[in-house]
Order: sequence, then structure tokens, then C-alpha cells
Amino acid sequence: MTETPAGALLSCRNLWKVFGPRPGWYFDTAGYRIDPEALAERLRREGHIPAVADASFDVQAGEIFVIMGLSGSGKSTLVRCLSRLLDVEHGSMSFEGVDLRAVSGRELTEIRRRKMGMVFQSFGLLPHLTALENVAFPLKLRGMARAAREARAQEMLELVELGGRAGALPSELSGGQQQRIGIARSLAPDPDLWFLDEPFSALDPLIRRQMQDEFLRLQRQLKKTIVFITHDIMEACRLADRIALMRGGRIIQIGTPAEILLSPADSYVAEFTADVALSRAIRLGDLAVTAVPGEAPAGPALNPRAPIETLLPEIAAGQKRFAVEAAPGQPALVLEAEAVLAVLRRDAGPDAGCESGPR
Ligand SMILES: Nc1ncnc2c1ncn2[C@@H]1O[C@H](COP(=O)(O)OP(=O)(O)OP(=O)(O)O)[C@@H](O)[C@H]1O
Repeated sequence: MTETPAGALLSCRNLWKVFGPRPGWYFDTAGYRIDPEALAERLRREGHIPAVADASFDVQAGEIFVIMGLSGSGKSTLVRCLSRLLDVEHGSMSFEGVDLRAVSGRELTEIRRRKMGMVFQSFGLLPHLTALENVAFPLKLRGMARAAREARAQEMLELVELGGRAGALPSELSGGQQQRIGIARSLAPDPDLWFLDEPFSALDPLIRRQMQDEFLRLQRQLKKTIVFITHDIMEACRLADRIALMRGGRIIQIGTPAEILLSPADSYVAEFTADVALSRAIRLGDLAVTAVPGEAPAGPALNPRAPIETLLPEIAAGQKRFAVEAAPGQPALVLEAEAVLAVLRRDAGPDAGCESGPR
């Protein structure tokens, strides 16, 4: 399949990546057409690891698509397959209408260099190069002239608010600053698709939170198409437009954070999300509905990404309805205090800035 569905930049269907002695065998035989769950089970029984088992999803242009799951659930393997750092055993992948499994090694290198940006947990900076040189490095690989690449690198450093540290070596920068350099470097070639694999996991919680805010600020500005990996449900809920939740190589639910939290697909998802404080994770936009024409509440329209907890003082003071900012050209949105209260009633939770989930 080479088609990418309308609106999707990246699309994959029935992807399998299996580690073990003879992974291809299962897909070369007619036996493949069995239930994916049963095949994954059989693979495990016969000494293989189905690291990605029958994954299908589309990533829409401009969205933050978060892949979430516990350690070993297959997140990194899936992303490595999508960028074809690993070859899959079965399935199809298309990116901007190009069949990623069919392209030559050379075309693939070009796609990775020009259209894909990657950020990893280990910042991966070259220790003997300055911040500016690190950011300019991928442009050098593309053959860009020195003056042009340094100008672009400086622009990227300004974007991540490190314009004044261009001459610093990585060892002279904090962890958060080093990751900002990693982000600037990955953005320098202006990729269409941006992969981030646990980019903030090595940072302490306060810096991590700042980096998440920074990341959202950048995304508002750049509107990239993003695949973001995390094992932290709170991070996923803060950042995602949609979340794909993985378990044992399988994607068990895809949905907005609110859908995952309020309508979990099964008991595993419910348990995984049980400790999340809904007041922090559910956003105004999740509960807002289209206002009856002429009846939008007065007052400034609120940010749809703000968590519902921000409204608690007004609700406690008796306000019943709120205006929520709609997308350009869309009808006005209204949020009823009762909808917020209904969610809060479900929020059994202790304060959960959690990284927990079922083990
Ligand atoms: N090269 C490999 N050879 C054999 N097994 C592998 C290989 N790479 C990954 N695996 C296995 O595949 C499964 C998925 O691993 P993966 O690294 O994708 O998980 P993850 O969800 O990204 O975990 P983490 O959050 O710990 O990085 C694990 O069981 C892992 O041991």
C-alpha cells in the first residue's frame, strides 16, 4: 500500500516487528492470517519477542501523536520501524504518500535527513563541538555552506532561547539546556515529521515540566507533525492530541487523552490511568460543546488546552458557564460548570503527578 489517507502524513497498517531466531517464517507462510493476539502468543511460546504486533494508525498533519506504554511495551521499536532504522516483518507504512518499505537505501537516507527529525533521551550531542556547531551539524551533512548553516543554527538556538550560549560546549550546559540543543539540532533541517523518544526522561521533574511547556510553545509556533514517546501518562495527557497506548507490542487503544481517561478500552487501560488526577488532565476543550447561536457566554474565551482545575475558583464562586476559544472559523464553544463537576465527581484520585501504572 502506498496511499496515505486524507489528512494523514504518516500511516501504517498491520505492522509486525519480531525479534528471535526466524521471525520472517511466520509471515512467509499462510499461517499469518490468524488472529494477531493468537499469533503474538504463539511467537512468544516459540521463543520470539513480538515487539510490535499488528500496529495500525494514522498520524494527522500537525498533530502531536503520543505513543505511551510501560517499559518493554514496544514504543521505541515501533518508532524505529517508522523511521526504518529497523525493518519490519510485515505490514505497510506510508509517509507523504511514499511507500516507506519500498524506497531504496539512498532515498531513505534522503527522507531521514530532509524530512524527519529525531530527538532521543540521551541528548547525543558531539562533545567537542559548540552548541552552534552541534545544531549546524545536520546541515553540514546536507552540504549547506558554512555561513548559511551557522545563520540557520543561530536562528534555531534563538527559538529554544539559547541564542546567547552558541559558543558553549555541551559539558558547560545543564541537562535541560543540552536537550534544548538536541531539539534545536533536530529542527534545523525543518523536518516534516518530528520523532521524540522519551526526550525529557533524563531531566528532573521541575525541568521536565518546563521543557514540556517549552515544547508546547514551540509546537504552537511550528505546527509540526509529531510522534512523541513516553512512559509517563501525565506527560502524555499534557502533550498529546491523541495517545496510542501499547501493551506487549499491541496498540490497545488510540484516543484523545480525555477518551483514554474517561472511556478506557479495557481494565488494563483503566488501571493504567487510575491514578491520574482528572482535574489536571482533562482540558476545557475536552468538555466544551458548540454554543447555541447568540448564546455564547460573555467574557474572554478561555484556552481550550488549560486543565479544568483552573476553573475551580470561578465554579466555587457560582459561575455556571464559560466561553472557550474555538479553532479559527469554527462556531463558539461553551463549557457548562456541571460538565466539569461531573468529571470531578469521578476523580477519586489522590494528587497524581504519576508515573505509575500496572506493572
Ligand atoms: N534488538 C533487540 N533484540 C531482541 N529483543 C529486542 C531488541 N530490541 C528490543 N527488544 C525487545 O522488544 C521489546 C520492546 O522493546 P522496546 O525497547 O521497543 O520497548 P519500550 O516500550 O521502548 O521500552 P523502554 O520504555 O524501556 O524503552 C522488549 O521486550 C525488548 O526486550
